[in-house]
Amino acid sequence: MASSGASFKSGGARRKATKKGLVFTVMIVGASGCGKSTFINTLCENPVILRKDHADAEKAAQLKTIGLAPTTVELDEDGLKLSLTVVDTPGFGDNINNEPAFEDILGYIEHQYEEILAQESRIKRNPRFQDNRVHVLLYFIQPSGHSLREMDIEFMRLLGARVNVIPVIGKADSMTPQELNAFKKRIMEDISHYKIPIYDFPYDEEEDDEETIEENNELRSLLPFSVIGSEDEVVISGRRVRCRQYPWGVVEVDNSKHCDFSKLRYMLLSSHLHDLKDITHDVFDDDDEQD
Ligand SMILES: Nc1nc2c(ncn2[C@@H]2O[C@H](COP(=O)(O)OP(=O)(O)OP(=O)(O)O)[C@@H](O)[C@H]2O)c(=O)[nH]1
Repeated sequence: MASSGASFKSGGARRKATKKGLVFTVMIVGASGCGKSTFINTLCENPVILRKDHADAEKAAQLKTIGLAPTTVELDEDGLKLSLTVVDTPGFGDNINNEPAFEDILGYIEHQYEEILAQESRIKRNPRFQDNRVHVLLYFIQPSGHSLREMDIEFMRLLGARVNVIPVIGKADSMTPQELNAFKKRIMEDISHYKIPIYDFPYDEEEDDEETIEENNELRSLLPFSVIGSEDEVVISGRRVRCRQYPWGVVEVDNSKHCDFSKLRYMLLSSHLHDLKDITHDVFDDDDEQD
């Protein structure tokens, strides 16, 4: 288990799973058309969001994500029952002014903290109340091959102050491995230069065991995660694989030689789920910050 090294408030009850399972919320933010909705369906292993065919402009416009759209799916991750909510958001970049879309996203995140506060100050708690706080925000970066755009820098900085942000490169199959590595390096240089607060797999050298430190260092070295989304499957050597097909071959979603999707999914829904929840509770949902 990872540790953020931050000072935590007590609150063991928050790990209590509901009947439906452990509650976990992921928000997906980023430029329009960079594969957010497809990623959500890939992550959930279900077509929870209607597919958009951007080749058909009229249809694509109709299906474009409008407003914030939370969807909940019940998953079983190696015996762990998970009630996963994924919040899809409209893509940035379609409008000259992206501030209103950004304000909606930040407003949604803050509103969930306010709801918890309101619930905690009630004398009689609502037994059906659900914690809808956003535990992690995946910030999708377009596979441009350049570096971070000014808008990405500004939005990630503001969001990173209120929620765990993990940067992700969408549609990673649009780049060669060399281009992707160079792009990852430039993004991390920007993140460090502009002091963008991200979730970078923190650990405590004194308290965490060697295995945890090694695992966190490995995941940190993958940042930003490269992902490929697809709901299509083909059979390769008797194995069903999720992939994108091209005339020259296939790129496999779950093959870690092709992209970081499987490692990202595992850390989100398994190995680092509790750490992300703890940091949300102990660091971001700090009453003092909201005064
Ligand atoms: N090459 C490639 N194309 C992808 C990938 N993921 C999605 N796409 C395609 O990119 C287009 C846009 O994908 P969406 O998932 O709708 O993108 P979005 O970011 O949700 O779009 P908005 O809702 O408009 O913000 C579709 O035609 C997808 O099939 C990917 O990993 N690689």
